Amino acid sequence: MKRDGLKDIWKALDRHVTDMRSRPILALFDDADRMADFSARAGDIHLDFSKTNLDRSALDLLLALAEGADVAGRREAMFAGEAINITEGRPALHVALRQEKGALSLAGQDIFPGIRETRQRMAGFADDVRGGRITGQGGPVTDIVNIGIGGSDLGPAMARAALAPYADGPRCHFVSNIDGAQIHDTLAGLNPETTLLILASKTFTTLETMTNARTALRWMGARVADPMAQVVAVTAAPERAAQFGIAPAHVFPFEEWVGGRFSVWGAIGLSLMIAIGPRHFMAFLAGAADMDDHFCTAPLARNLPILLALTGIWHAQVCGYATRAVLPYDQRLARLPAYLQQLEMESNGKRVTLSGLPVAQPTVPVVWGEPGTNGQHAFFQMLHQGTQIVPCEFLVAARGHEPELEEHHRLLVSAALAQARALMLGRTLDAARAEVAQAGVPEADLNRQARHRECPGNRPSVILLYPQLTPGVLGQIIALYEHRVFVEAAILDINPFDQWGVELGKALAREIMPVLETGVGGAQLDPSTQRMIGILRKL
Ligand SMILES: O=P(O)(O)OC[C@H]1O[C@](O)(CO)[C@@H](O)[C@@H]1O
Repeated sequence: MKRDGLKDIWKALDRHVTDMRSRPILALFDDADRMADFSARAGDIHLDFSKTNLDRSALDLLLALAEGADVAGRREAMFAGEAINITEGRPALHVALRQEKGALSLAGQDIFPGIRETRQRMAGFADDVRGGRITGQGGPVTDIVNIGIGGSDLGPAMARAALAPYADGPRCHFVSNIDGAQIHDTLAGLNPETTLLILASKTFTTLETMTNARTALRWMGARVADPMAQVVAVTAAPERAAQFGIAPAHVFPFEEWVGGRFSVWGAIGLSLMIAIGPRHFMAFLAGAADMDDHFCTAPLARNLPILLALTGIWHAQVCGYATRAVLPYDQRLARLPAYLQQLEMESNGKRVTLSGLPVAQPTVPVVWGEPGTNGQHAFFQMLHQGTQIVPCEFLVAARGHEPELEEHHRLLVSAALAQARALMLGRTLDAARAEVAQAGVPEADLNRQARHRECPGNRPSVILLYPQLTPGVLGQIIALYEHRVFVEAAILDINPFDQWGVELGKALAREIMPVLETGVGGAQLDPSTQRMIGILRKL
């Protein structure tokens, strides 16, 4: 089907949503097949999207959209190494980084020997650091400081936090912000003689990373004779790392066809591999490879990344919900929402199609979130009674890692299931009135008090269940979200692999910096910026 045909499907969806808005989600469970049709499983991940106002007809229309948008064809093109990142003229082959074996030629060269070689070098290095064969100038390495930002920080930082029960190597610290407060506070408690610096940057030009790197080297240089001996680089620009003075043996490269926000699977994951060890890191990769297999082989209607994407399209593009809340009821996934903000919003925060035309639908919603149950005592008031409807994604493990705290875990899981149920059921005015009456509120004030307690309900949520947060399960979850982003982009006909929008602010910062520093020039700046600089220089 030509993409033009999609217009009719979008129109049909717009017509259908009008009906669905008024139908209580709970009533949709009258369909005896609902649980079977609106839940699916891949590997260790169970997806339940039945607590949404999607019905069979809507799902069929969405599946037709995926078919019509040739999601399968685009998927094959990605895995085949075609230059699908059309504005940068590159493949997007992060999936190759987690394949155990394979063969794929780019420019006449098989890419897998290089991938395997880097992975083996990383494993050897990680084992040597963990085993004390590679040391600082003051003894075995006790601390790793990963200096990187965006995709060179969020992935390894999120995964290191998530896999804390497996982290028996040196402590890991992550410095990303240009605000000196972060590097100051991070280095304050460390011993430069037993600290290893990892300079993580695809381009090896990013201002924050290079500035923090110089500051860290000064800190280290004050206490050790040869600071460069305790510095490694992970980058797609090994020549720049060499110019920076890093020995080739300390440079772990990756290719340009790995997007920053898709890069945790390769050299950018070195800090994680040192923390959890090569065996667990390989399990992390294997989990993602399993999700890749599922994505490539499962039929559309049973394909988890596609079903999660279609639920996202229904909520954001059809129902018009402007945000999506990601709620991991798993404290160790506390950094997942921040990680997904880059993955989803830097990928699909676009306004033109592949051919450069204005998009026909709104693109990515605002993705945000906090771990459960913290969010319940912060913003759930808005989720239940606010005027905006926010589709929620709950992530829930069947087991924690602390058997002695089993009761905590049961309370956590009950809370997650209860919140998803409460969002769907709400509380009717009658129920609220009965409640306040029982509380002894005088008749005259019953209605008013009851209205404050009424919850409209009918608020959608999706639940992802998994046995326990292991390296393999984390790999599956992250790959699921990566493919979800890819499928949404295919349906919206946008390029999820570039990020041209980030450059303007960087360029303007380079223009402002000398004016802020010297007070000279800046006439070309707008009056507000000039004035702010003036005040700042006085303060
Ligand atoms: O890894 P690098 O090249 O330092 O880039 C860091 C981040 O900056 C960005 O380019 C955005 O500015 C992200 O896409 C990227 O992950």
